Amino acid sequence: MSTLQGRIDQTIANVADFPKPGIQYKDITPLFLDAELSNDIVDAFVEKAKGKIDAVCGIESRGFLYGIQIAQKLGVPFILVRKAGKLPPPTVSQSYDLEYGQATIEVNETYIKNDMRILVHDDVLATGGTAEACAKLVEKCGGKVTQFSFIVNLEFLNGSDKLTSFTQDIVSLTTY
Ligand SMILES: O=P(O)(O)OC[C@H]1O[C@H](OP(=O)(O)OP(=O)(O)O)[C@H](O)[C@@H]1O
Ligand SMILES: Nc1ncnc2[nH]cnc12
Repeated sequence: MSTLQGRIDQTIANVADFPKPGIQYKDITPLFLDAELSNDIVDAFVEKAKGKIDAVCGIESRGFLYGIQIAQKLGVPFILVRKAGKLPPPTVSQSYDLEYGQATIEVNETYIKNDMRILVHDDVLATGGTAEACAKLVEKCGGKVTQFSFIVNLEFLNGSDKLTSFTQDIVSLTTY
């Protein structure tokens, strides 16, 4: 029986030069074709976060997919962190650089309570700009990030360097 990491690695597809030349794009969408593997992935994240968090912030869009399942299994709120202009007020915003562009994310500022322990969850950690921006949003709202979790860490981009000042607890199920 192969490990969870082995099963994930066999399932994720690498797409060269998408969405721009030079990018090795990790397509995680085949994971969702496999219900048993997806359940095992959610369980692995839940095991890592159990007892450590009061809410999950999932980052649009791929951070929503397992993020809400993690929150529901742990019995804690799921908070949507969305691209600019999608959420009604009152929101707080944070801009950041991506591996292939620039973006702004927002969250409803009333959802994160003072000292709430937050799991920031997303599918891929690349340069770390997105997760860092989300952590800044959490802090602007008075919360604190106690864990980051990702399916994939593109380790060669050193994204975790941007996150360790928030917490050292950075979970990834596979790395490239
Ligand atoms: O570590 P970073 O360099 O910031 O990159 C990681 C982010 O890039 C991708 O999102 P994308 O903006 O492509 O949006 P999507 O999830 O809506 O496809 C991915 O889902 C992460 O959110
Ligand atoms: N190389 C990559 N593959 C998939 N998602 C990404 N998000 C940022 N960089 C990515």
